[in-house]
Amino acid sequence: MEKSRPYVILSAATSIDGKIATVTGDSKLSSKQDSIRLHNLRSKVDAIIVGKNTVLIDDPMLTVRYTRGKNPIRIILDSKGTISKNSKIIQTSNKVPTIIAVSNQISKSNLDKLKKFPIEIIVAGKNSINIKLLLRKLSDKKIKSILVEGGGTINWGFIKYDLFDELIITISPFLIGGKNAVSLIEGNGFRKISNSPNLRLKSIKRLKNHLVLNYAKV
Ligand SMILES: NC(=O)C1=CN([C@@H]2O[C@H](COP(=O)(O)OP(=O)(O)OC[C@H]3O[C@@H](n4cnc5c(N)ncnc54)[C@H](O)[C@@H]3O)[C@@H](O)[C@H]2O)C=CC1
Ligand SMILES: Nc1nc(O)c(N)c(N[C@@H]2O[C@H](COP(=O)(O)O)[C@@H](O)[C@H]2O)n1
Repeated sequence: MEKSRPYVILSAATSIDGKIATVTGDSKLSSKQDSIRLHNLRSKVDAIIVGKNTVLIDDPMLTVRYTRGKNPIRIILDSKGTISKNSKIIQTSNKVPTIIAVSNQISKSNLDKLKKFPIEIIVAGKNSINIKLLLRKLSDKKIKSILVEGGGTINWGFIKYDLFDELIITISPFLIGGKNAVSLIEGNGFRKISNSPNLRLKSIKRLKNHLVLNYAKV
């Protein structure tokens, strides 16, 4: 692991066929038991990262609710700063520490809108967000561990540049299908299996009909 970045865990629930959401964006794949496991993990990391589309579609809280523990800092990758002020993330930014990571593409009016809320804005990148640069800036802020909770586009951003250490995937007992449904990893993907990071299976946990697979980078 590079010292200049935090420890990064990629986390998601997939269907048996590797989708994280249906074509309509329905993504409730985890069981209650698996959600408790996830919230326990959330309570142990310094921050959670999700992408702009995930906020738009899920309107998540990204807090610890199914167990006791501290809320991690919430970080949204949103190059142009288009997050809705009505989203739960913005509406609860006075209670839960929140960072919006933007790029130089953000307009002055979007920046001014964001500045009205008690959130921190980090600029990292010219067009899209430069994830490596962002991780360096987060490391400077003493953020040592991050849980990346999707979606598929963000996951590819981390995997493409080899910016992760662990992968925790819950395989849920559903079949979704459809070429336009969201996959665990979106983007262009690797052209050859040999380009894939090498992963070691650390553990398997069975939660009734769900399987939690924990892989570490070799
Ligand atoms: N089952 C599960 O565990 C999860 C499911 N989901 C589902 O995934 C879907 C959303 O996934 P996606 O559409 O793939 O969107 P996403 O949530 O990965 O967001 C992608 C967007 O983030 C922005 N972005 C900024 N900088 C970026 C960078 N460096 N790299 C990549 N993106 C960057 C871009 O606007 C990009 O379009 C939703 O339907 C959500 O429900 C999301 C998280 C977990
Ligand atoms: N682990 C996991 N299992 C699922 O079935 C999911 N749909 C997700 N989604 C991620 O969790 C966020 C929702 O968080 P809150 O319950 O609102 O705190 C969602 O936006 C995805 O990032 N994860």
